[in-house]
Amino acid sequence: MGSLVNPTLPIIHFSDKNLEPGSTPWLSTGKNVVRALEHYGCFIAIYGKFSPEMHEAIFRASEELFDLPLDIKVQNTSYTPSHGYVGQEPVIPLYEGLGIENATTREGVEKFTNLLWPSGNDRFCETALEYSRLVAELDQMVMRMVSERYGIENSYESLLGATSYLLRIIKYRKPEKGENGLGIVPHTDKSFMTILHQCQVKGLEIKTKDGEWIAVDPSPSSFIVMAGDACMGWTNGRIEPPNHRVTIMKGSEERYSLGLFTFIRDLKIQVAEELVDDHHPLQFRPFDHYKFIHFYYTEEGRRSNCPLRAYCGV
Ligand SMILES: O=C(O)CCC(=O)C(=O)O
Ligand SMILES: [Fe+2]
Repeated sequence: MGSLVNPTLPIIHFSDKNLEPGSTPWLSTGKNVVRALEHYGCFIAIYGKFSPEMHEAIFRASEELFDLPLDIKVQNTSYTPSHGYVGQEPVIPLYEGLGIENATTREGVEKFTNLLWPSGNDRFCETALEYSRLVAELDQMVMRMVSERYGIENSYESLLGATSYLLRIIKYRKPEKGENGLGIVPHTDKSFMTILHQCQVKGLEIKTKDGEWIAVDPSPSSFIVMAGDACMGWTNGRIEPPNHRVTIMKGSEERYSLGLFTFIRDLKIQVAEELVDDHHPLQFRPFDHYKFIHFYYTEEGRRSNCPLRAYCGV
């Protein structure tokens, strides 16, 4: 049997020329974005606005963060499950992550910084804020394109006003002798959208609808834009969140990655009515995003094949 070329995810460029809303490149980029999201639930974005210096700075900041003592890091708590410090979990022993809530606001990042560095750390604070804002811009461009293609701009405008951003900074230590390299178990994100960025060390794998796992190579200007469960609830199932996992190769270095996750606060997410017709019957009742997350962390939510359908499926 002849070997096939390694499958890859669609790669979409976001450079200056296609960032102008309404321009021809904007429109064709939007078409590719929706096609990729409907087919894979994700794509690779090459983001021209993101400089190699920013890439370096955010990973240096990440190293500094994880070098703090454990008793400091565990103070990063949250009312929402898995939004604060997660580490030393028996199922995923390599994984350690911290979460900055409201990461695109100075208030949010300062609160996090002052908790971990009571005497301050301006460089960390500025870097995390700048990173979150830059990546949030990419998220908003993508979602604007999606809403234009579907003709649901108004629905998106109201969600945008209720969007909050969580920046998770993640580290996977090297597997020790006898340990397998499982960094994070296969899952779909509970977010609305997620944008991931990897540093040097590969490990992220995404499952296609055909059941094939695709490895995503890191690069300083590339991001993985990925739908979360809540996006499926908004698009009436047109965009489905992809399963993904992290596998750390034996002998590889420690792996750092970042995820900017969007969540919708204080506003029920409902299927845009333009996406419901005879061929596309309504699939989800309006739902509160944070209540859905709490449901996911119950026995029933954990056991379910599709927690969103279990929670608010029609
Ligand atoms: O580390 C990565 O590349 C992926 C992390 C991830 O999937 C998550 O935090 O939900
Ligand atoms: Fe994930």
